[in-house]
Amino acid sequence: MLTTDDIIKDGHPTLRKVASEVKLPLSNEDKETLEKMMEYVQNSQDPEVSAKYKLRPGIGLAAPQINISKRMIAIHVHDEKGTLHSYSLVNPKIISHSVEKSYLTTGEGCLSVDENIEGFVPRYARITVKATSITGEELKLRLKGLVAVVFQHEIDHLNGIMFYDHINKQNPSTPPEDATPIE
Ligand SMILES: O=CN(O)C[C@@H](CC1CCCC1)C(=O)N1NCCC[C@H]1C(=O)Nc1ccccn1
Ligand code: NI
Repeated sequence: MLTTDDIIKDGHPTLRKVASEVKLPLSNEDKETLEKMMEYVQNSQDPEVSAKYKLRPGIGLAAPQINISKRMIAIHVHDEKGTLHSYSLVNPKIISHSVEKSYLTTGEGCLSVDENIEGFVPRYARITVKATSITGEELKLRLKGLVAVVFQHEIDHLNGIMFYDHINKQNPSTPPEDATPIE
């Protein structure tokens, strides 16, 4: 199983690379990697397992964070209504998005960044994502709220972008104009 030690930290060049498209159909190796990523995210949210293996909790993980520069992400998160959104995806792509922005009122963190970085991270409020699932089916997802933020954070990792790249340097803690806060 993956542990927090397998997650590379800011400064590692892989986090700044544009990750490669994954060949379809998925090789066993790529399938295995994506299953381990989802296992990490789920384990990290389990009180016993995360305590036992000292796992830093995460609601998403991108392959570059385990030093694999491939376009694969795992997301496992309950939204504001308590609905579970669990996805193991390859080659995700934002094909459209709202003009309207949103942001987490808590700011964002990252399993690849040890220190807390203050500031709001402007995101698109609504996005449409096309991706292939681990079982090979083409998906088209219309997302908003926290889940949309997680997808944008993970897809950024595939393009070598870190959350703090989006923080307004002049006024990091001024809420982004005309943006919807997500508590
Ligand atoms: O690329 C993937 N990562 O770096 C793991 C990140 C991804 C999230 C950061 C903001 C949006 C996606 C992650 O999950 N975290 N970041 C560091 C420690 C805490 C944890 C977190 O933010 N948890 C959370 C947030 C809101 C509601 C519930 N839980
Ligand atoms: Ni991250």
